[in-house]
Amino acid sequence: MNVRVKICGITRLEDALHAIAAGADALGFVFYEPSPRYITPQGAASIIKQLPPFVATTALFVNAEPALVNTVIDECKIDLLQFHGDEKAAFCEQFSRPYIKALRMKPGVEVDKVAKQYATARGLLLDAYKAGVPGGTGESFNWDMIPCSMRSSIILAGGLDDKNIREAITYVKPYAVDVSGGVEASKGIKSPDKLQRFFDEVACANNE
Ligand SMILES: O=C(O)c1ccccc1N[C@@H]1O[C@H](COP(=O)(O)O)[C@@H](O)[C@H]1O
Repeated sequence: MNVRVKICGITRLEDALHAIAAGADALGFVFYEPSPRYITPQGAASIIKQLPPFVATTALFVNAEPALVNTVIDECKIDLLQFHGDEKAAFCEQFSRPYIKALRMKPGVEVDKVAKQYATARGLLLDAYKAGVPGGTGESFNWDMIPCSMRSSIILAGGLDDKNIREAITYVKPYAVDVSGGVEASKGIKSPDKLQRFFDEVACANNE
């Protein structure tokens, strides 16, 4: 098993380089102003220009205007879009980049039904639900809510850290995992030690 890992909420080049050195397959940049991990398109573009090859870049939006999404695509040459709000499939599909759709796991949510609504998405990311907060809560959800038939194709997120990532991967066996708060020293600043511990645990899970 070789689960992919995305490190989200990058605000500094040094954090991006630490994440890549530790083993990140993808980096995420948050273009949602209320987030403590918010970065401007210019800030993200400056980091992305200095990255080594073969690392995917993802732009995260929450109910953004199309103009902002297009600005980020143009300025940052981003690889993938991540929609973390109430965007419908028709909205997500209108851009010149593939997208993943985040689904917050409220009790009663029908993951398979939502997956059909977003059939054009490259992937479905499952995150914890917390009223009034669109994501990046640092909270996890009950993984038993994920239908067994979908586990190998989803991106698992929500409150992952070096303490629970091994169990998360061995239990859910997701396609990929996405983490933000669990590898931070403080909001918006990644911790090299936490990143290393996180990837060490991922490696253990991959070898089980
Ligand atoms: O990171 C944020 O600040 C954020 C803001 C708004 C929507 C999503 C956000 N982050 C995403 O949330 C999940 C879980 O994050 P965490 O690991 O629990 O902190 C992850 O996909 C982030 O990309």
